[in-house]
Amino acid sequence: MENTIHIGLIREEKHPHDNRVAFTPKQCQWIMQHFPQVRLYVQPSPLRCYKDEEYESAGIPLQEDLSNCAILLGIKEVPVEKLVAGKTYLFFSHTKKKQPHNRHMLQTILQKNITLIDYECLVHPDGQRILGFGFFAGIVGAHNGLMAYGEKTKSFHFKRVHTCHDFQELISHYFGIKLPPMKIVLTGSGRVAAGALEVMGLLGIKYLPPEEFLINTYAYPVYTQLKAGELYLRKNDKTYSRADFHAHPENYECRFLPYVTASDILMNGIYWDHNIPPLFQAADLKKDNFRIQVIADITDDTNGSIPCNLGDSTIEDPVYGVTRQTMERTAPYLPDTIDMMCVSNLPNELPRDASQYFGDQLMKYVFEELLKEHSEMISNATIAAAGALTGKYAYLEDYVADNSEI
Ligand SMILES: NC(=O)c1ccc[n+]([C@@H]2O[C@H](COP(=O)([O-])OP(=O)(O)OC[C@H]3O[C@@H](n4cnc5c(N)ncnc54)[C@H](O)[C@@H]3O)[C@@H](O)[C@H]2O)c1
Repeated sequence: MENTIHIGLIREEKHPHDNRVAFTPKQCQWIMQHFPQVRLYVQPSPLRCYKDEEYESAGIPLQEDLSNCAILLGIKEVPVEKLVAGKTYLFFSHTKKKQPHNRHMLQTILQKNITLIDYECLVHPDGQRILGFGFFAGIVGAHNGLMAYGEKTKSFHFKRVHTCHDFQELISHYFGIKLPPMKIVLTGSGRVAAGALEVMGLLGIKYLPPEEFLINTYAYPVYTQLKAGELYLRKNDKTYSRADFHAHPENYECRFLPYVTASDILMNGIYWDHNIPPLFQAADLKKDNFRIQVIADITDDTNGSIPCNLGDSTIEDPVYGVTRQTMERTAPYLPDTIDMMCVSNLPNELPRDASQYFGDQLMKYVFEELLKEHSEMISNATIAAAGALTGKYAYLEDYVADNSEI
């Protein structure tokens, strides 16, 4: 067919290898049925969470050479030597904040006349991001936080999420687990928080409003959730306005401190930027009444919203200790450590579900736009086209002009 649009799912090549994919075999099948003008192809990969055979049995051709495809879909950054000239790529490029390690990739994209559409820049008309993996980061992060608390207190044992085939298997692991009394404070209200709340629900952990949580003790596990409006108040008049907070967070103070003496576990899922005050100060850790023993920092910025986040941990070794007196990174679960779960790629522990969720959003909100001759949504997320930065991303000019060594 002359107007056939050929789309390829590329193999993830960045190290360490990502196991996620933009569309599952079933989603590929659905697309080919509903969009007869579209043909999908999959580059074989031994590491993808959906196996090559699963695509093959769904009738999606495996093809090493994707040169017949105009559009290529990935997840993470593409190594420069793998970028194919003249193609349209969609992936998370991590270039819009001028990230130094991806400058050379963007320069190569421009040299090779590649069109780069960044998933992170695809937004609904009200500015909300369409695509993200936050929900599954919230699930895995909450699980790992509880797991660490179980190890620290030797009161229960959770298996690792990545040893489960999928989320369904994780849910069955939760049946019959009895948790001891504990108090969990959860921050944020976005996708990460929604994932963490899901785990609270699955484990039957009871919600309490912040004011009750603060003053009472309970004989069973409980949690509370602090959204930005409960966490931050404007210094001068003690009010909160979402738009004003987003524009001028430096005018706000953080109200988290009472929770450090009332909680056993902190699960952090707020949005954070450098001018947003941290939840507490490093000096607070030394105080005798600092009760929190485990922090699942799902937001995960080194020395960001959590001052004892001393850097990322890994899926293989997800928890480290920080000595409360000296703020040194140590082994976890020692008597004087606060134990930190700071994994930056949490959704990789549940890649099948995370990929399916991502593909669902991509199918629902983006795919038809991508097939259009012109789409405002796609234009707004297009960083580079025809060898140049697009108007909205012209501010990256000095970044791509910089040829200094990193
Ligand atoms: N560790 C991991 O594997 C992992 C994975 C995904 C996301 N994250 C991180 O978790 C955090 C939360 O992610 P999410 O997916 O829940 O985000 P989200 O986009 O779903 O929600 C973010 C929340 O922050 C608010 N917000 C947006 N812009 C803001 C601004 N400028 N100032 C203040 N608040 C703002 C939004 O209104 C929303 O309530 C992010 O920092 C993200 O990078 C970590």
